Amino acid sequence: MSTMSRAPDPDARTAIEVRDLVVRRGGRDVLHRFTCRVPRGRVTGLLGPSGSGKTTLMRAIVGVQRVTAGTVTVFGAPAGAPELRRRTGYLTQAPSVYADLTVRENARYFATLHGSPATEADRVIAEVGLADAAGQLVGTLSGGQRSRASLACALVGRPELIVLDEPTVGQDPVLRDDLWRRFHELAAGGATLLVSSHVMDEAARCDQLLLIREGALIADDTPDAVRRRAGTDDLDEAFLRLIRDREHAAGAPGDGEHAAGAPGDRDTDLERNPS
Ligand SMILES: Nc1ncnc2c1ncn2[C@@H]1O[C@H](COP(=O)(O)OP(=O)(O)OP(=O)(O)O)[C@@H](O)[C@H]1O
Repeated sequence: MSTMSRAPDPDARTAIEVRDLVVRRGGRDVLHRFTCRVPRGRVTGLLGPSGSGKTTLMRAIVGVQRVTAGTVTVFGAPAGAPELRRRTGYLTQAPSVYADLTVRENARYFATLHGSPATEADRVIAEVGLADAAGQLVGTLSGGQRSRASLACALVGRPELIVLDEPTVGQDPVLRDDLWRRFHELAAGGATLLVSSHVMDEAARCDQLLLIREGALIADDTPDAVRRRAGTDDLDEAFLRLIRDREHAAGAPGDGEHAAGAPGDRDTDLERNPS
């Protein structure tokens, strides 16, 4: 069979495919027929206001969220399939490490579960900049350090898919910068990263952006393309303009007082400075 004119395989470039995903939580739809693709080997940012559905989407991708309808496919397999477990690292928003163990003991525990040697624990601890605190009980760490201890555990075993729910919350600017640089190094090494944030400053650091609001996708593009489409260099403003455009196009009522995205709207007033 000739291979000369074979079209590029889209699956080879796609790590995650979400189609028409509906998730109901607390008796209401949180994701509304949500469809998106996450490219392989890139850092994709999942940006949106608090409560917009970022964590819910991440939970669906790692296979811990009950879904009402639609499909989530990761590396060609249904989300949550046993073969994906070792290939996926997931940092939850609340640190998921044991307070009564040291950083090293926590990382070794995860390494053991993963079937990795103890040296893997030291590698990931160094990777998140916690080598000096490796012997410290997690319960005595600062919030930002605890979050990094949790991140270290998510990186055990060099997962191909790394899903990080607000990994930079509570980190100082220098550490945030280090972490973002590290995320890009991981992507350059072939890993796929999906990183959530509600801080638009961080959007500019992503290769690709998924902008989400009230469980719907507002944009799926590069930061530059989002800026161009919205006609502004400010990504925060771009997000607000895209929301307004979308609602005008849909003929949303209350163009004035209920116009989503109006500056100062509690739901859309994205934080610029976390912590
Ligand atoms: N366990 C739950 N039971 C019922 N409703 C829930 C539950 N968890 C989340 N929700 C609701 O689902 C919606 C989406 O929540 P989700 O945590 O996915 O948002 P988010 O974008 O990650 O927010 P944040 O940035 O604040 O973490 C919210 O309206 C939230 O109240």
